[in-house]
Formats: sequence, structure tokens, C-alpha cells
Amino acid sequence: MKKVEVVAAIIYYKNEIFCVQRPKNKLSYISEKFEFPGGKIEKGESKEEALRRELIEELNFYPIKIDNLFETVIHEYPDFELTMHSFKCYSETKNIRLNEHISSEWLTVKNLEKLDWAEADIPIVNRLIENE
Ligand SMILES: Nc1nc2c([nH]c(=O)n2[C@H]2C[C@H](O)[C@@H](COP(=O)(O)OP(=O)(O)OP(=O)(O)O)O2)c(=O)[nH]1
Repeated sequence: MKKVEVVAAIIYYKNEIFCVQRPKNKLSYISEKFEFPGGKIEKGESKEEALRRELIEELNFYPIKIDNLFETVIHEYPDFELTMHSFKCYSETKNIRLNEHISSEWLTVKNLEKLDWAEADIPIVNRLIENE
């Protein structure tokens, strides 16, 4: 099975988290699903380097702080095995623009469950809720 390794940012402004919606995709299980911004780690990059690069590419966003690893999820999608490393990050503004995603929401932890998340994100969402 193909393996994909990605980093993802749980971006906080005060007590809200930035959630982004993926565009339409031929893979129905990720098409138009909500996720944490990020993307694939490239050859030779550290996780933090990949995260900073992806946040600039997708959002023109520079976090004021990135915490240590929050959680790594391994999830088997029908077409590939995903390893996703998530990091809490902090923003000094709620004004973040989207270069690739089709919509975004700032939600408190208790409201995260209202979105239609990519399956691999559900363990992260659940851990955020448990830690509240
Ligand atoms: N960034 C990110 N990807 C996620 C999450 N949940 C989830 O299932 N994924 C999956 C969707 C994609 O198959 C893969 C990430 O690929 P991507 O398309 O965002 O990464 P990328 O920009 O580096 O990819 P590329 O299109 O440039 O090759 O991980 C998530 O919360 N954040």
C-alpha cells in the first residue's frame, strides 16, 4: 500500500481553532472534507520545516509559536496509508486567507464535532475534546 506522511497544524487564536475545507477530489473520502492545514513532508525536510512551508503555501501564514508534537495518527484510507503528525500552533490574527481550501471556520473545541472531518482527523478532534 502507498504510504503518505503529512504534517498538520492545529492553529489557535485565543480559544478557537482554524478548520479548513478541502476542495473536490476524485477520492470521495477526502473530497470537501474538513482538515487541519498542512501537507506532505518533502525529502530532506524536518516536520517543522514542512509545516512552516505548507502554512505559507496554503495560507500565507506565519505562526507565532509551534508546540511540540501533539499527536501522530496512522490511518488506512482505501488507496494509501496516511501518517499524520499534528502540532498546535498559535496565530496573532483571525485574518488568514485561503490559497487552496474552499472554506474555513474558527471553532471552539466543543464545536469541532459539527464539521464533516476527514476520517484521519477524528482521533485528533477527539483528543482535543478529551483534553478540554
Ligand atoms: N494536510 C492535511 N492532510 C490531511 C488531513 N487529513 C487527511 O486525511 N489528510 C490527507 C489528505 C491528503 O491525502 C493528504 C495530504 O495531502 P495534501 O494534498 O494536502 O498535501 P500536499 O499539498 O503536500 O500535496 P500535493 O497535492 O502537493 O501532492 O493527507 C489533515 O488534517 N491535514
